[in-house]
Amino acid sequence: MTPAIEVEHLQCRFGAKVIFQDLNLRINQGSTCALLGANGVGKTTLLAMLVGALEPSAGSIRIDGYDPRKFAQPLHQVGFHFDVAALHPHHSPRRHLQWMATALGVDKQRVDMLIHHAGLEAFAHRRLKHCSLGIRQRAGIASAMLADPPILLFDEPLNGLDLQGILWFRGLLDTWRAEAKTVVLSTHDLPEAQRSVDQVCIIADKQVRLQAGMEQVLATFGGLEPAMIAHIPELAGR
Ligand SMILES: Nc1ncnc2c1ncn2[C@@H]1O[C@H](COP(=O)(O)OP(=O)(O)OP(=O)(O)O)[C@@H](O)[C@H]1O
Repeated sequence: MTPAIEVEHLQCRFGAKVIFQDLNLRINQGSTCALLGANGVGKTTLLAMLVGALEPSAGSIRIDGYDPRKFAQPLHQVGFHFDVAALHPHHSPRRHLQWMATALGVDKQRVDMLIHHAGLEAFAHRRLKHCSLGIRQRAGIASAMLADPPILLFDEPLNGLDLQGILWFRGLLDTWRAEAKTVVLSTHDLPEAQRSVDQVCIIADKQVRLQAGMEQVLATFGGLEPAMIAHIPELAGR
């Protein structure tokens, strides 16, 4: 089966600064995968490359076998929410979702459904700049779901979510897994990742240092924290 995401020999440089050197990653359809690694290791950069927003310096990225920069309807293929700063501060959650729905050719009823599903009714008409981080996260996560894409990418989606929001996102992951959608999320919340995803990818030293199923990681290392300590040179001996 064609992998949902295949990254081969990826290099990324910003000027003289090398972020990735020969990074390889393969995520099968239906997997939920946590991208883990130290601050500044390149998780956000990798996610941006997966949606074609950043150009690799070398190497290839394939999404369902295709170059993501060439998708005719990219948000129908890959939904993503990376940064609440990308949401227009003067739009309300509803206006933001309606605006995106129009651009994507998505039925307005789906906006209503997502507003309800994300628990945004009470905030639907409040400007995003006056909403809390957790509410903006919910709006961003909901916007990634608008076109019901088979692949979803998130950058630290749990940041700012309250317990209700965390339970909502956990439920989404269960639903997406049941629907065989592929999900990749970066996070520093190791306990939540350990309970919510089935694949782990640890990035360190410009490469993927470990990619494995959660069951295998738990059987080998006993938890995500010891797995991180074993694969991140800066953490050695802690
Ligand atoms: N446009 C850019 N120009 C130069 N350097 C950049 C650019 N974008 C990112 N970087 C650098 O690339 C590195 C990786 O950043 P990135 O945000 O991807 O890390 P991260 O793993 O997501 O970090 P965190 O866990 O702190 O969110 C950092 O050193 C960052 O400063």
